[in-house]
Amino acid sequence: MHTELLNDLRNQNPIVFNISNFVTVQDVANGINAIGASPIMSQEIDEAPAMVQISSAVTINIGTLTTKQIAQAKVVGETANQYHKPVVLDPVAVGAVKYRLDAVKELMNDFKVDIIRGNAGEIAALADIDWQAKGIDAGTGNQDLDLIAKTCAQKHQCTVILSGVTDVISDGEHVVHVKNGTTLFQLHVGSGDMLSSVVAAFAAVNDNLFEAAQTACAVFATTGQIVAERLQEERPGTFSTELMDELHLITVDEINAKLEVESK
Ligand SMILES: Nc1ncnc2c1ncn2[C@@H]1O[C@H](COP(=O)(O)OP(=O)(O)O)[C@@H](O)[C@H]1O
Ligand SMILES: Cc1ncsc1CCOP(=O)(O)O
Ligand SMILES: [Mg+2]
Repeated sequence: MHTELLNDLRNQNPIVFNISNFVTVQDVANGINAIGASPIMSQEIDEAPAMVQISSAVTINIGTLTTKQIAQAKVVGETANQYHKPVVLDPVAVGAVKYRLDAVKELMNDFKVDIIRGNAGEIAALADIDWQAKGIDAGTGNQDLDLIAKTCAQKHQCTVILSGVTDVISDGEHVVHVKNGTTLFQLHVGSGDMLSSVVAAFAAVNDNLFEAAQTACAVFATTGQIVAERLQEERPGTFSTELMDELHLITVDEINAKLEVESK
């Protein structure tokens, strides 16, 4: 696990371009700003190529997609491929709404996604594995999470992060587990969106995307865990404020001291 990538991120302060949803856009901007990246958001298709060119990585989050946004995402993805900028996809609720699943599959025909980050319901849908997703949440299912992540990675030829109690990261061959985290993440809408853009920030500073994905999960989940361990009760509001602070303050040594990772 290359947690020292956190220092590279902070030294390089890479620009990360995000197609965000209107629910969590501010959390995403502040979250990646706090950790040490430079966020930029845009909704305009005509400036999409310029946005990609000034950025070191892009995140496409379909949380509040529109027809116009899908057209923008297509230009962003194609330009990112052309300029070799890593593309992270957050396929919000594709397990619950078929329209979204179809839209995402079409986008993935148009350009290559390098990392998909979603919960079990979303990753199962993209792996064509049976699962009962619940809106934006993971929902329930019986299939093995390692198999789901691995199948999705093989199908789409990319790195996959299936986040949850344990984050399961796969490149289609290997599987790594990050066991850190806190249930408080589930009480704050936007935790997953923040993670996806944090993943893009790490992908911006490391060409090995499987490694970048693991490190992003490790840093984000461990930071949340450290914040939660300081709270006496479940306080979602305090958690989200202190998460922002801690994303800025956390050190590699603090992360290493807490980290629980296993290679399967
Ligand atoms: N029950 C849980 N226990 C510990 N950590 C969790 C739990 N659920 C989610 N997380 C963490 O929350 C973050 C967001 O993931 P997740 O909730 O799966 O995304 P989404 O919000 O898209 O459903 C990840 O860092 C993940 O590790
Ligand atoms: C509530 C909601 N509705 C559409 S997008 C969104 C936010 C999803 O955020 P996350 O997946 O990070 O919990
Ligand atoms: Mg989500």
